[in-house]
Amino acid sequence: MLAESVDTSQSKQLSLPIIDISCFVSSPKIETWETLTSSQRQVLEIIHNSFSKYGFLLIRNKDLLDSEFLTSAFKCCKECLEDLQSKSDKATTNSSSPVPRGFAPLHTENFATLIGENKPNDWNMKFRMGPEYHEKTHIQTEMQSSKETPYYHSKGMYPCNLLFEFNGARVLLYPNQWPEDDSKAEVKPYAKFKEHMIEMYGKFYQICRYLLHIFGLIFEIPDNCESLDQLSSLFDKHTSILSTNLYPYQSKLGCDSTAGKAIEQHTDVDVFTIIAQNNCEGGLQIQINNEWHTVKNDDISCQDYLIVNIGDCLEYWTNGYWKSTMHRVIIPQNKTDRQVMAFFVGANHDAVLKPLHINPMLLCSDDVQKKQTVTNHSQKFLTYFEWRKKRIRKVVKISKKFQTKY
Ligand SMILES: O=C(O)CCC(=O)C(=O)O
Ligand SMILES: [Fe+2]
Repeated sequence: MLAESVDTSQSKQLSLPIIDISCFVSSPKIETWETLTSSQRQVLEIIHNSFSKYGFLLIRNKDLLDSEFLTSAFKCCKECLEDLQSKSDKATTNSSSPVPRGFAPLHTENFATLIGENKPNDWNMKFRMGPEYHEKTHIQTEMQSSKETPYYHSKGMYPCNLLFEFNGARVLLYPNQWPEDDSKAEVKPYAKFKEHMIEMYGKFYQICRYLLHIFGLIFEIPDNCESLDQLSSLFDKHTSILSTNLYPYQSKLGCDSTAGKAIEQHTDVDVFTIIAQNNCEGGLQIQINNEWHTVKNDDISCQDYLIVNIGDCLEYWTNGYWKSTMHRVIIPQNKTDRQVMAFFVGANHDAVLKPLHINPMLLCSDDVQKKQTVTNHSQKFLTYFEWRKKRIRKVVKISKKFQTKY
């Protein structure tokens, strides 16, 4: 117990680069590396260096998520999470869901299993949603009614066989599990919560698209690619997950929690993650060279930036150029709960993960060395669904052994 608290307080503070991506957001579509301004190239360099060194960076929240909306969403999410927690003995979660959906009560999940470790359960509660029915894509309804649609059924359009593709859609586009309001009650807090979550999901997807456009400029265009927007097109029917997390402060949790973390050390299983937070109490720590560092920046309030980190999939996809860095979350010690909105970016289930190489203009000597040491993927490239299935299979085995749930 003592070791844990010493360990937490001894963490160093890491000043991650804060970048402003507005020169990409506001400018008209950029077609080639040659047309970039020098400040845009500089932004690309900082992003590449930070992702290859730390796997993390901060982006200024300038016109990305407006603060009024964030404040109202955090308030609404907190009320609903606390309410769901108070009813959690009546289990509002669907345990048979193949991907995280719905409410996960306090101290029921265990992220340490994601990296094969046996640690106490995490001290947070969360609610997660995936793609929701959308008029433009009809993703959910098409899947549920199994209508003949090109996305799920055409032969020849996708590299894998029909059945496998259908499984990918069925798993990664699994329906959301929304809590229901009392039909007789006048106030409908869960309906409001659903509205906030769906709106937030759309806003994060827009940020994700800006970042994909930027990443598309950092990676070399493969010979077989027709356009720079090839990367974005692998996310046009994305399978991302939005999680609203609530981390209650230590004395609220009781002494039981002193041996645990709000979230134990892990890496993210997705392509990349975008995080908005309401405060830095306790908070996020990342592991660099075996030392824990608190992600904080004294020059700017933590509500004015978003954290972006690389997930295991992008590490694999970039042949290890960009790192999926181990991180954990500390329980708030002061009497303030912490909340985050975390958007775990997932590609289209059938996106083919052909290796992404860094544009030679951005390579430094470290990179050249890395290029020689990394092993090449086999020629049969995995789809996002196949990759995820392989990655999750390990976790399922471990969580069964430890009898925990990730
Ligand atoms: O709370 C945070 O800052 C990070 C949460 C996290 O690492 C996760 O949900 O995977
Ligand atoms: Fe994480």
